[in-house]
Amino acid sequence: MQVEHIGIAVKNCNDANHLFENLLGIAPYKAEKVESEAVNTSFFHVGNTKIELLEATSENSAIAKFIEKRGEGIHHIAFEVEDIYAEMERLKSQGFQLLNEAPKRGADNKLVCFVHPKSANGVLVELCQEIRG
Ligand SMILES: CC[C@@H](C(=O)O)C(=O)SCCNC(=O)CCNC(=O)[C@H](O)C(C)(C)COP(=O)(O)OP(=O)(O)OC[C@H]1O[C@@H](n2cnc3c(N)ncnc32)[C@H](O)[C@@H]1OP(=O)(O)O
Ligand SMILES: [Co+2]
Repeated sequence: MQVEHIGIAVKNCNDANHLFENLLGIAPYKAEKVESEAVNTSFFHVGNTKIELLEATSENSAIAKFIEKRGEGIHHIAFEVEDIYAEMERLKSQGFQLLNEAPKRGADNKLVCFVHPKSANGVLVELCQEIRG
């Protein structure tokens, strides 16, 4: 398994883009709005993984709630999986609490599913599988 991306909750994606451009010395390779999650995202390649910056587009967004409670910072870790359906079944059978009944469409051409932080040592885990074809 490999870390596909690390999600970072930010108040303002433009400001955070500038900061991360200066920090990493590279520009983001894409920006994408994901309506279903009420977020604007931007992505940076770092080695063989990515940083995903997430800005809320609505006060009901998980990102808005997170920032209100905890401030900006690391929001989730995403693991790349080959077969998200099989991995969801495996995790369910191990007692992890999944936040989706079925995978949903995420950013950057991925199917995604989340594991509740309360069942993963306080870490929100995202599974993601590339949409092929
Ligand atoms: C762009 C698309 C996609 C991609 O392709 O990469 C994304 O990354 S989308 C990212 C945004 N979407 C999500 O996070 C969806 C999954 N998250 C959720 O369903 C919810 O955020 C949640 C995890 C179920 C929490 O929601 P809720 O219970 O309504 O919020 P609370 O504020 O009441 O939190 C309860 C409890 O959980 C703690 N918490 C919340 N978020 C996190 C987190 N990211 N990491 C660790 N812990 C988290 C929160 O602090 C509360 O704890 P207590 O206060 O101790 O009860
Ligand atoms: Co993510």
